[in-house]
Amino acid sequence: VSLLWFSTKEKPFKALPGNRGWPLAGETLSFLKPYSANSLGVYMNNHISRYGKIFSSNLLGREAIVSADAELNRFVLNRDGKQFKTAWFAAPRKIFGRESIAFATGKTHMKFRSIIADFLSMKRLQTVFLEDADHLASDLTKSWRDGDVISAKQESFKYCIKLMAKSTLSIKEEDDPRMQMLQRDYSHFLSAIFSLPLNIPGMKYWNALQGDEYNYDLLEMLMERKEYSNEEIEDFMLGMIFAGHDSTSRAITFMLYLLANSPSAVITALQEEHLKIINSRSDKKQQKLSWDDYKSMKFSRCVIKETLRLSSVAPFIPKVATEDVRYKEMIIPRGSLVIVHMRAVQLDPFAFHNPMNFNPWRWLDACCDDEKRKRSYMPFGGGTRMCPGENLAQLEMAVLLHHIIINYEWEMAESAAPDRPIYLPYLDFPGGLHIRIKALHLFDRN
Ligand code: HEM
Repeated sequence: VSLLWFSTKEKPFKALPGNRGWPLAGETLSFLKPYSANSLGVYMNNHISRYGKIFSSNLLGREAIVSADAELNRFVLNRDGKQFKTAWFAAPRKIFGRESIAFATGKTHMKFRSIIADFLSMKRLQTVFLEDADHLASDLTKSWRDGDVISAKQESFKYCIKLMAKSTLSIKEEDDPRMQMLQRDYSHFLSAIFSLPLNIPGMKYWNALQGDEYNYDLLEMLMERKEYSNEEIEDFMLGMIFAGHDSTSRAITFMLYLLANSPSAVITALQEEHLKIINSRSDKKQQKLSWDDYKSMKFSRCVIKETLRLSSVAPFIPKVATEDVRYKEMIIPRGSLVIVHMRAVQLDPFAFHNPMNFNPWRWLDACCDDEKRKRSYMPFGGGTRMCPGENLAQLEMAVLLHHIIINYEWEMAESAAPDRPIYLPYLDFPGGLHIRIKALHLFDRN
């Protein structure tokens, strides 16, 4: 009886409302069409209003389900590695290498995750990462002058890539040739790393372990385990450096954009919070941020959360069903694509009142929507592949925000072409997002 019940209740997803688009191309072009960051894009808006939050399509030559539904999204992400796997649109194997964590599955994936967990441990966040981020953010903001027009995209990139270069390879100096290669081109960069005789005791890498108990880099952590081939180490490092700087620098750029366009009350609340940190120091010359300082940045954390909600650096994750999967009354056939659309969920008006409004206070008010909000907020994905850099990314954002907010005001600089964020479909700032900064003198540095 129950078999009969299931077979009559189950619907193949082809029965889902939706549109198959053109033969072969399906709806791929309209799905990938660039759109402005202050919207969800024509494709998603039209389809959700016509078909609801879960609809069928044909994307990249495959039968597809597009999900703007928090529950289905979590269902799929939680089953990555069991019933689903990531579907890559481009050919990132050529870019990241075939041993990258992005393609690792099963035990290999778990081993990589355990290295990353050590690398990004709370202890290291509280010590080396905080100290390095603080130092880099201070240097970066000190290099700006009153009235300068700077590219927020470039400056954020510099800050994040330097932090990754230092923590993964102990590259400290700007003029280190590897640093320049890293900024220019990943493939050259790789050959540069591995042309160095890294295994020889006494070399820079091995020496870097001296001193602080937590002050070692990722390459050392990998090499110490002595179980990885050069190719595995190469690809893993490349993947980490990429994952570790790219999304965070985009999120920071978007935060600066949102703050440049936000009501003055947001800036005032931030300034108050960060000046309090400075004024609470008994020694005003002591300028280093402590972990307690970071923990006290309550409103800044709301700004960061709201930035990540609105920015959706990773707007969606494409997954493929590796077997027939039953979800409620539906069967998702093996080989079909599921677009886990996190951005659509984060902009869902049923979960977030006035979803396009930048409103950091929404994260302060405990209200009836709490549970819905929690379920709908997933900028770092979920399940077995959930971003392991979540805490580091937020730390980096808060530390840079601290240094900027106490020293500068900024506004969008006028430019010939519109300089606005767009989704390509990943978040980008084609014009570089130019801002004009004005130096502030909010506190006495002596
Ligand atoms: C605002 C910044 C960031 C955002 C929005 C972000 C977002 C994400 C998302 C959504 C995923 C999941 C992909 C999937 O399910 O297939 C992911 C994976 C990953 N992220 Fe992040 N990330 C950020 C920063 C970082 C940082 C700072 C690091 C490392 C230092 C990092 C390292 C990784 C790695 C290694 C993975 C792959 C995990 C795996 O496959 O098991 N990310 N990230």
